[in-house]
Amino acid sequence: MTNDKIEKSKSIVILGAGAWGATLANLARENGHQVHLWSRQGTLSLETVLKDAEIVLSAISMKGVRDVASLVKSFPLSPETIFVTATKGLDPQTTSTPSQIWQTEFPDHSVVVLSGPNLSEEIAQSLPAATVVASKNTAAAKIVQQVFSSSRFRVYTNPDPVGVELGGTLKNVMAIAAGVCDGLHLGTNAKAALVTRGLAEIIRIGRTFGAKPETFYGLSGLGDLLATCNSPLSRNYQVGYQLASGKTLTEILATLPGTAEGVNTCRVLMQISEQQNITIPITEQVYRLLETEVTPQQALDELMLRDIKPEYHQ
Ligand SMILES: NC(=O)C1=CN([C@@H]2O[C@H](COP(=O)(O)OP(=O)(O)OC[C@H]3O[C@@H](n4cnc5c(N)ncnc54)[C@H](OP(=O)(O)O)[C@@H]3O)[C@@H](O)[C@H]2O)C=CC1
Ligand SMILES: O=C(CO)COP(=O)(O)O
Repeated sequence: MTNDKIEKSKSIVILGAGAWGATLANLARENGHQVHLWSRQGTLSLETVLKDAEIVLSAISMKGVRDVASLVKSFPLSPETIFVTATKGLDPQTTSTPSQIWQTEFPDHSVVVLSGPNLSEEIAQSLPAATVVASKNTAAAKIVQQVFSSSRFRVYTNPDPVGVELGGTLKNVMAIAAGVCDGLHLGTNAKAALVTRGLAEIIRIGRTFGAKPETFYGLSGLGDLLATCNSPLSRNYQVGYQLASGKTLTEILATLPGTAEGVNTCRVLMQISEQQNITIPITEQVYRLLETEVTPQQALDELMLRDIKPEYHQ
């Protein structure tokens, strides 16, 4: 491997022992780091593990991020501790991204976003994957890059944390739409059109957060969009696929293995589009479908029969 080997084992606390937190914990342990995997249901004392933490990585579902961030704030931490966030969601109260929440709680610490086409089940099976670590602090991003890089997990740095984070968050809504598309057996042309127009919609939203458009063409944007929209392993895709079969959202969520952040993200995006007057037709139809305002077929018809226009007209 050409990467500089890490000189010293790092002390890492991973918050959230779900599918993603557990998988990231294994990647760091395989690289020789000391990892404490914390969850609210476990027996580890958060106060004790935080004392020596050089890196605190959050893989908490969006609904728990605000509470866990304020819990962490109540304990002493080294000023050098780097925060890493791997959550793909938006806060319903403030529309903030997880990295914005961590940075607000810990203004003097470096915050790094980790996001990419990373279906945890594949990584847990040791299949190769790549990801992105993004931060305003390049040195912090490089430390996190070294911690996780291996022959089966290739980690790139990026200077646009909000863009990287939004790529992973916004594609979840498109993955629900892609699941509907496949569940209705609409074919490869329809899927390609959906994903491509979905990317245009993601970029439009990303601009309002100040993200760089080019970030969305990278691994954390297009890469994650392709992975999630094409994999039955994706929980968001599964939500869409099952909606197409006529199940209700409540029925689907009752048996879904883990979190499908796209459901909540879609609702937050509707607030943002109303506040900022952004056109997000695919997200709007996913929202109406989740709210049972339209059937999958009606959602498709609405999208196909929108006013005709030039491809690049905003
Ligand atoms: N799985 C994947 O392939 C990937 C997931 N992600 C993202 O990572 C995040 C977590 O996903 P994943 O691990 O799959 O989800 P899981 O549902 O498997 O795990 C969620 C974790 O969040 C914790 N949690 C939820 N709510 C709270 C709360 N209020 N307070 C404290 N802890 C809470 C859960 O704790 P408890 O068990 O106690 O409920 C659990 O540890 C999501 O944002 C997801 O989009 C990103 C990349 C890949
Ligand atoms: O973010 C993911 C892959 O990059 C995981 O997708 P799901 O949350 O839809 O399973």
